[in-house]
Amino acid sequence: MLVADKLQFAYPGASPYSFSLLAHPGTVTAISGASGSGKSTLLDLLAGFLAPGAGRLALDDVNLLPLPPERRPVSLLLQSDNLFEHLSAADNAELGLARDLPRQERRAKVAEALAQVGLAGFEAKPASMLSGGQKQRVALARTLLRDRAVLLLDEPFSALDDETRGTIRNLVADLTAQQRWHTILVSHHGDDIAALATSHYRLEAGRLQRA
Ligand SMILES: Nc1ncnc2c1ncn2[C@@H]1O[C@H](COP(=O)(O)OP(=O)(O)OP(=O)(O)O)[C@@H](O)[C@H]1O
Repeated sequence: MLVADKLQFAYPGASPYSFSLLAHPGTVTAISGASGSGKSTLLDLLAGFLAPGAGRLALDDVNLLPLPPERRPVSLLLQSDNLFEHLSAADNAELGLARDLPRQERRAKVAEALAQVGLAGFEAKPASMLSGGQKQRVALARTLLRDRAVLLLDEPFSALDDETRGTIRNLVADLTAQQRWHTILVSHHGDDIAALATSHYRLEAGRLQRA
């Protein structure tokens, strides 16, 4: 279980935040809140891009706060701009893998991950030639290869049309359950939250309230 307990943070001269939440493995926890309420700030604290002044952040009782972002068991998927446009789908996905694996093994794992997100045969396609939905699939394949226990999603479906949105949403639900990820979904969209989340917090006045 991922536990944030009274994580404190304040930008200079602004009111402080105090974030507490629980997220269970294999489930999606949604965070909603008005623009400027602090959702990105919360994700930055979880990912380690910001350091809290006080509080606790632990995954299965392991304290995450001393760990720099690259050593946290966390991956991040944004609304868009997740890929290097000049690299192929396979090369983008492969960025999720440890570099010390033999090349052949890396390629096999990448092909398997791309197939799992419905992109078998797309290995050599440059990212610049993929649709928005295909790009999010490649980003999910990379996340799958990275396989960190916590997945942070910041409005990951917003740039997608309705049909693609449903498909990518199902993929996130399936991968979360299959990999036992603790998925945190920041979203303004009630339908995404209703479709995916097993728990839902609203961020208001610097605190997370169960919705
Ligand atoms: N580096 C910073 N320095 C000072 N204030 C900041 C900084 N980054 C964000 N803020 C302020 O902190 C508040 C929360 O910002 P944050 O980006 O976390 O909100 P958000 O809920 O993610 O907003 P949105 O939904 O619009 O993306 C806002 O008032 C913002 O202006």
